[in-house]
Amino acid sequence: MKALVVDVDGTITLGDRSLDCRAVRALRSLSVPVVIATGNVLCSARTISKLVGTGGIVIAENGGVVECNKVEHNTAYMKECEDAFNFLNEHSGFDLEKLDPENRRTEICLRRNFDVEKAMQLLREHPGVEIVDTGFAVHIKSKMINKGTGLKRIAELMGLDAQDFVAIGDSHNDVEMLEVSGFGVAVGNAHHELKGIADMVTKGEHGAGVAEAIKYIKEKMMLR
Ligand SMILES: O=C(O)COP(=O)(O)O
Ligand SMILES: [Mg+2]
Repeated sequence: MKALVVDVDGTITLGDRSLDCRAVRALRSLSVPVVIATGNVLCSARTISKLVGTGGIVIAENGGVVECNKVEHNTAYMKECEDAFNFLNEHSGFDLEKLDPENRRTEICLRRNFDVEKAMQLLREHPGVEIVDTGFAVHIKSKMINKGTGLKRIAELMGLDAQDFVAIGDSHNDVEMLEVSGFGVAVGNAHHELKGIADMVTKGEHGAGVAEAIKYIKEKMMLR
């Protein structure tokens, strides 16, 4: 393994989204590149990377935006997401609230205040998009874009392969990232779907899980 990619909400944060300093200490102990990968917008991902001290390479908007020296936005499917949102807004009776709409360019993010299962049913006529509930927000996103596609692009920009990465996450929106990585870790509080596809499930939750995984990986000489 030559690098590590790590999710934010629920992985390096506690359940209330406050930063878990156990994760910060563990990530800073690595001498390989660390990439932040999140469903949050680019400016949030940049700030998190700066404060955690991971050097600024980020995957934002669930893979819709990547930054490694230069920024790339994949806006090709945004209209499809907007059409799905408008359909849901007109036919669901939900009081939908967009999160960060002014800073989000490749997908739509909604407050978790509605019946996601019912929304998924209503959007079955929109086959190109999916609804992803991360436990912190609900994303209407293209099936063509995810943290896995984002990791493949970031790896290319870094002169690496996605298989060179250890990936650590907690939720549905981390599945593809763990699948394309060389070693996928689900923290102890992760959704069972992610635990089911992970190479390692930590006992520790949140930052304790990140620290446990990094300790294990170092012991196995998988990362320096
Ligand atoms: O944006 C979200 O819904 C959750 O963010 P995350 O991908 O950093 O966990
Ligand atoms: Mg998460």
